[in-house]
Amino acid sequence: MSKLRLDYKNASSFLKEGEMEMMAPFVKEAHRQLHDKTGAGNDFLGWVDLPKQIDEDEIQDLKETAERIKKNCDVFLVIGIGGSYLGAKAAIEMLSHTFHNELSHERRKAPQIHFVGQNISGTYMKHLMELIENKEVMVNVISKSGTTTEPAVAFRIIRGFLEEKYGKEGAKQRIIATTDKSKGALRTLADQEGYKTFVIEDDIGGRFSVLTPVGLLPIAVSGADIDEIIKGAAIAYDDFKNSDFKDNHCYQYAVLRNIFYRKGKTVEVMANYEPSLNYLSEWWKQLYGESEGKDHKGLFPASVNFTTDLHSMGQYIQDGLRNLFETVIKVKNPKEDIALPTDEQDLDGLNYLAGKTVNFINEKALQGTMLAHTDGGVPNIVLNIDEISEQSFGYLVYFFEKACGISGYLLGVNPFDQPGVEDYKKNMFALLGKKGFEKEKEKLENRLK
Ligand SMILES: O=P(O)(O)OC[C@H]1O[C@](O)(CO)[C@@H](O)[C@@H]1O
Repeated sequence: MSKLRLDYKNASSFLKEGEMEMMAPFVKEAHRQLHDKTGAGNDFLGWVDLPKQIDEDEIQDLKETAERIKKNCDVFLVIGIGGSYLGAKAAIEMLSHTFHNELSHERRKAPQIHFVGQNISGTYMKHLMELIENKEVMVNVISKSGTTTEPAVAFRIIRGFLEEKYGKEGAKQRIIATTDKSKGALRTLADQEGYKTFVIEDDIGGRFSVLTPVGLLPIAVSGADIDEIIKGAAIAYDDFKNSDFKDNHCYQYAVLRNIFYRKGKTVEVMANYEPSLNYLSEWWKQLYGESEGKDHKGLFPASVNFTTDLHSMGQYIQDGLRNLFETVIKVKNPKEDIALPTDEQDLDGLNYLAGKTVNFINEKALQGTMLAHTDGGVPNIVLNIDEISEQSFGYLVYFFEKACGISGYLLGVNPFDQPGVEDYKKNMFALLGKKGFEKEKEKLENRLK
C-alpha cells in the first residue's frame, strides 16, 4: 500500500519562510505527551498504541459473530450515535459498492445495513419499523455510556419489535451489544438479558473507537476485511511514531492546521471528489470538532463533497469571507472507471472528451478547482492516497486520530474530553420532566414562553 502523501505546495504561498520549522519544539512536546501519556486527557489515550495491541481472540470473535449475522438476517441495524456509528459508516460507505444497500441481498452475500438511532424523529422511526416489518433482522446496539438518548430511544422500540417477532429468547440471539465492560445501562441490560457483548475500553473515547469492536463488527458484516484495516493503521502507526515532523506527514498536517488557524483561517473545509468518502468527512468532523472546539477556540471543521458542492458552496469558497483553508483528499488511482462514449449530434459539446474516462474529467476538475480556490485566497492542503482500500481506510483513520491529538495539544486544549455536550442534555432532560431537574424545568419553560 502506498502511504498517504501530504502536498501543500498550494498552501506554501500563504506561509512565511521557516514558519513550519519553528513549530518543531512544540510538536516534539505534543508527541512526547501523547506517547508518555502525560498530557491533558491522558486517561483516554488507549487509541495511540491500539494498532500494535490488537487482541487476536477478539478479532476472531468479531469475525465469527459477523458471519452469524450475515447468515441470519436480511437487515442489520447498527444503533449508535457520534463515534458509536460514524467510523463504521465511513468505512462501509468508502469500501462497499456505492449502491450496496440497493443491490440485492443475494448478490452481495451481506445484509442491508442501516445505521439508526442518530435522531429522535418519530416519523423516521415509524418508517424504519415499516421497512423491517417483514424482514429478518439483527441488531448491534453500540453505546459506551449506555444512556445516550437517541440510540436508547431507537433500541427500546426495536427491541420491542424483535421480542414481538421472535419472542424474548429469540430476540436475545439477534441483539449484540457493544458497550462498557462493567458499567452503564446497556451493560446492565445486556448482562441481565444475556446478549452477546463486545467491550469499548475505558481509555478509548467514542470518536477514537473505530478500530475497536465499535467499528469493526459492523464493518466485518459489510464484507470488508478488518485485518487489512488494522494493517493499514499499523503501517500509519510506524510512519508517525517519529516526532521529527520533516518526514512525518501526519504532524505536518497538524502544524499547517495550527498555522492557518493563527492566521485567521478559522474554518477548515474537508473536500473529497469521491462520493464514497462523504462519510469519512462526517467522521472527521466529529473527531476534530469534539476534540478542539473548547475554551472558545479551535478550527471549525466543515466539509464539502466535490464536484457536487461546487454547485452549491463553490461560490462561497471562491469569493466569501477569507477565513477558510481546504484539505482535499485525493484518490490517485481509483480502481474502477468508465469511458465517455462519442455522441453523433454532440449537442452537449462533450465529443472532445469522447474516449476519455470519467475519472480523467474528475481529476481535471480537482486540479482546476484547487488552483482557482488558491488564487481566491484559500490555501489548499492535499492528502494523496493511492487507492480506496481497507488498508487506506485504516491508514487514514490513524493519520487523522494522531494529527488530532497533536493539533489539540498545539492548540492548548484537552482533545480527549467533551464537556460541552452535557449542556444541551441537561436542558433537554429538564424539559422532558426527568426526575431531579424540576428547578431547571421551570426556569427553562419560562424562557420559552
Ligand atoms: O457511545 P455513547 O456513550 O452513546 O456516546 C455517543 C457519542 O455521544 C458523545 O458522548 C457526545 O454526547 C460522543 O462523544 C460519543 O461519540
